[in-house]
Amino acid sequence: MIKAILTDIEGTTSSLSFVKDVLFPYAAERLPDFVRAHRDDPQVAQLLEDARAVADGAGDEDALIAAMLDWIATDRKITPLKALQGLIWEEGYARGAFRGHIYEDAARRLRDWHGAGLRLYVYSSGSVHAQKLLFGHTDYGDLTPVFAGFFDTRIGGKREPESYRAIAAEIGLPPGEILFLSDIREELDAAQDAGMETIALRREGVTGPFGEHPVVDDFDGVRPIED
Ligand SMILES: CSCCC(=O)C(=O)COP(=O)(O)O
Ligand SMILES: [Mg+2]
Repeated sequence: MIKAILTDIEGTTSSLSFVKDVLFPYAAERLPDFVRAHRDDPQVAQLLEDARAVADGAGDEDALIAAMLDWIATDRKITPLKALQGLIWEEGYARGAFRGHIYEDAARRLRDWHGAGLRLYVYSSGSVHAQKLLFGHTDYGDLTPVFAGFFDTRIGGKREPESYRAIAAEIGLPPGEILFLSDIREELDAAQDAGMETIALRREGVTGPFGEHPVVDDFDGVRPIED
């Protein structure tokens, strides 16, 4: 019996286009100025140090910025970059430059499942801070209260079964009682290897392949409980 749902964001609760055409360009445009303005803030300084450790050969700040812009352009899920992006997006949400996109069916069903007693969790490559900002600023209001917890790549990569085992341990449920939703086959495979139930989302612009995972077009097709 499913007791918890773990959901991806991009391509699952929210559109690919919002992330690729709104969030990523906003972060790329502001990253150089943000780094120069905040390089001495302890949190930002630590993230830059962590990013530098990944960006082999980025000798000075300009080279590090260039490396991070390349990571954004190529959608690299580098943990310190994702944390920096979250800090930059915070300014965007506060200025009203954009709102967090979530499909209507996802907002409605998440609220229904929460009301029915299912425990809901997010697992995204976007930082936990970025996740809370997105779900806190949607056209359907603040959705953060429906979630019991948020996970990002600090717990491990999304294509590694060990990450899903660690999430199940943190949630405190056997993996078989957790349903994972995603648009990416490799993530679904990893969750399944860890023992979770899986369903693939085939949203606009998502083509698969999805292997043997059940496939639905939206959250109305997800039936974790009789309703
Ligand atoms: C938390 S919103 C930004 C999403 C993001 O940065 C990203 O890389 C999307 O990754 P996901 O794991 O949600 O597909
Ligand atoms: Mg996704």
